[in-house]
Amino acid sequence: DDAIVSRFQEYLRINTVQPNPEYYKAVDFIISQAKPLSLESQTIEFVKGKPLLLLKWVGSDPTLPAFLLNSHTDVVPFEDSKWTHHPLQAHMDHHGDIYARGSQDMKCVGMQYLEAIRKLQASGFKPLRSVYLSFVPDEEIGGHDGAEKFAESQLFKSLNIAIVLDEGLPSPTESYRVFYGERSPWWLVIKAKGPPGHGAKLYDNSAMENLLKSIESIRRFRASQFDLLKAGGIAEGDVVSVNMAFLKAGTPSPTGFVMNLQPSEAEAGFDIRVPPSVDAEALERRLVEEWAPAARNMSFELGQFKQKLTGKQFLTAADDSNPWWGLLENAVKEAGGRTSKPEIFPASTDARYFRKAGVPAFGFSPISNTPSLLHDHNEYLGKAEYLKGIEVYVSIIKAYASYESKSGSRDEL
Ligand SMILES: CSCC[C@H](NC=O)C(=O)O
Ligand SMILES: [Zn+2]
Ligand SMILES: [Zn+2]
Repeated sequence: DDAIVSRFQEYLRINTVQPNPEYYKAVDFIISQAKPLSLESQTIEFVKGKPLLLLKWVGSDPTLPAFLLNSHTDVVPFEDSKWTHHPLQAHMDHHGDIYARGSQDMKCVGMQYLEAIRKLQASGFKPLRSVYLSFVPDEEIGGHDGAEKFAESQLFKSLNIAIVLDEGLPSPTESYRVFYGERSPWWLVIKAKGPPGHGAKLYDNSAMENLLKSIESIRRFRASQFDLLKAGGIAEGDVVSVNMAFLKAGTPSPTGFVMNLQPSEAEAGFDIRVPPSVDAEALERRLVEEWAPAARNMSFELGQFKQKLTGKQFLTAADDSNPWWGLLENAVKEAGGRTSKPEIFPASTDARYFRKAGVPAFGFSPISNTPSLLHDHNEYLGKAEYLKGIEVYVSIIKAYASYESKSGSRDEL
């Protein structure tokens, strides 16, 4: 167990922090881990400097579709002064909790896949279906140069993947969370214009006033969604979230901002997440008519992330119609765990690109009894929870790799 934990710590210590991840170090490390497992390996650079590592454990029946275990190698930045232990040290405290950026999101999962394969090989297990592992770059900045290009590639088609597993979220309770779809990210910037004027003058239609009216309207909508959530009976992934990311206005001067000049432009940015069940057209109308009405001198931009992932095609069936669902549920049970009711992932993961390519995907991180600290200070994972997660993957990989039915090929799902 000590060696297993040390290997995890070693991966955590590689600086793959956005925006300057040391991707080659991460890839070299994973390759060194894959060597003793005799996995086939190839590194693909859809974009130079952003390697994607693809590993294969060859199954004995090449006529059966394979499955893919995906993880991203990058992590989000941190404010190290706010952490109890430095986030790149991977320090393990006396409770056995390992503190590091990526300990939950999601270097744990990437390493657990490999450790599970190591254990399966040691037990003499031979896969029927081929198992692919992808270690992809850039998830945290949208995945465009990583999973998106991979999922759209001819190479990916040629792998004949029937099901993908990707990251989920830690569960504060005993049962693991599983995700069968995601909300779509809409990154919205609204801009207001208006006549400038003396700071002492009261007049209509200033940029600030126009922007504030929109902000008030957006905040009312946010409150209505939040109220639904607070009232209970609806999950986080089934309401629209709206959060202001920035406010930009004012006339700068060497000593701060000019106080007695009403600016002629003002803007605000929002991170909005739209559940697949929500009518995106209606929301867009609300945006055009209430949040950024041209009549109030407003305009808007839906940046690079206005991904319409609404509708059924972006949901993976989590019921009897999908054999991979039952296999997963059962495999977790056999490892002594339990899955809770499948959910919509509140944020975004690379799974959306695989689903878009027509391949079902589940979001799953085998982390129970742990607060979700993704992107937060003091992200940690307990050693025992990490080791238990490996056993969960042993069980899942065994079940998936042994599944004999020809069904489950992507054309049928
Ligand atoms: C929308 S692309 C950015 C992806 C990022 N993924 C995890 O946090 C997220 O903000 O959801
Ligand atoms: Zn992640
Ligand atoms: Zn993340």
